Amino acid sequence: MSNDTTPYETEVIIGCDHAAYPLKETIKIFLESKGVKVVDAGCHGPESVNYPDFAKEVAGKVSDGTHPKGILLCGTGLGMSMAANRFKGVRAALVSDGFSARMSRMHNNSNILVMGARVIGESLALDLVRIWMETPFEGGRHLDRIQMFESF
Ligand SMILES: O=C(CO)[C@H](O)[C@H](O)[C@H](O)COP(=O)(O)O
Repeated sequence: MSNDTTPYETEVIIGCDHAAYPLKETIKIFLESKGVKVVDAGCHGPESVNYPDFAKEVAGKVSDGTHPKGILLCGTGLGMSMAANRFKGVRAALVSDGFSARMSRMHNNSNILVMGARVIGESLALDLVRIWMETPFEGGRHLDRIQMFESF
């Protein structure tokens, strides 16, 4: 893992299930307006789907280095974060407040942001995306700690 402190990635892969499809579309528009290239891994409509399929697509491509960062959305964010964190090198952070979004970057170098569309509203979600995208990793002792659990 690199000690990367780049504050704003230019590319993000995003995925969701049916519970968060409208929120994904809103976040895409928001990120694209900031000049971020958004790779949409689906889902592509409100019909019921299975969140592990989309967690696998997004976390797999962050894990193998295809994309530097990802965003995963479902009803609570719980299933997506559980599934994503099974992938090597993935540090998926389920957040619903600004402090945690910031700290997940500063101290944990989170590379996937997870949110629950049935938990938080659209405006808070966009705020969390902005904070998460703008906050760099601090490195130092936090990198040492991440390395301690990377091989678990
Ligand atoms: O976290 C989740 C799965 O653990 C999500 O909340 C899903 O979006 C949710 O389980 C979907 O539920 P539904 O009743 O099938 O819409």
